[in-house]
Amino acid sequence: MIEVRDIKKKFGRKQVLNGVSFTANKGEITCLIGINGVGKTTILNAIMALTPVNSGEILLDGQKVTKQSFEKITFIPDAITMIPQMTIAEAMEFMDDYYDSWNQDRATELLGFFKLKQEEKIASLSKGNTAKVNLLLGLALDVDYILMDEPFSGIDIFSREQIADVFTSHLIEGRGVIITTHEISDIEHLIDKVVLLDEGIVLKEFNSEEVRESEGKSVVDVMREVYKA
Ligand SMILES: Nc1ncnc2c1ncn2[C@@H]1O[C@H](COP(=O)(O)OP(=O)(O)OP(=O)(O)O)[C@@H](O)[C@H]1O
Repeated sequence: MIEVRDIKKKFGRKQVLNGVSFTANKGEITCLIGINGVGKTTILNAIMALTPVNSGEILLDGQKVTKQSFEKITFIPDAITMIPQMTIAEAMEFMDDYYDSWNQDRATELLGFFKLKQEEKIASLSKGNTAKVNLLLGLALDVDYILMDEPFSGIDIFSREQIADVFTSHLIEGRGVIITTHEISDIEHLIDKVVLLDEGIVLKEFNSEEVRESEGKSVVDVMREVYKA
């Protein structure tokens, strides 16, 4: 389990996070929702120990996160970090050399799943295929937790559907996933838990299935209530 406990973060004089707490379980997809600039990426960076927080703590399976936590957790950013002149195959080789947890069989499966060609250069990929390569490089790591920053941002409906299919496949099964988005409609049915953020705090944390069953509400219904209140 990832436990985010009362984290606060200032950039200069701007208080971006003002006591954020939530949990994300293994085997579940947790979605952080909030408008641009609310601090979603800052939270993911804090979980990865890439951004130090001013106060509060983050636990990964009961242990404080450190830079060494990458053995258990990976962060898939919203932009590709590989050198543009590399081919997909070279990017995969790089990951294999760098990470002990690289799983070549899963990488090969993902190539087929996304219908990507290994010999294609990163620089020549469409936006949708860039997002898929980014996901492939992260998902091929054998880690328990995966953080994804805006995996659906700015890509066409077919690529979005293909990426959404990954969420229901065995490629994700059993792992804990945290994703950020401000566009919920495509993925509402895939999400287990929702964390609604605004002005540096969590406005509401809920299980989407429970809310659907007990109150007959969709995630969007709850968002309307909470954000308009
Ligand atoms: N390194 C930094 N230095 C100064 N300010 C920063 C830094 N990183 C983020 N911020 C500010 O913190 C706030 C939150 O940024 P963050 O990227 O976490 O938001 P976000 O919710 O992920 O936004 P988006 O949906 O646009 O990706 C923004 O006002 C941003 O300008």
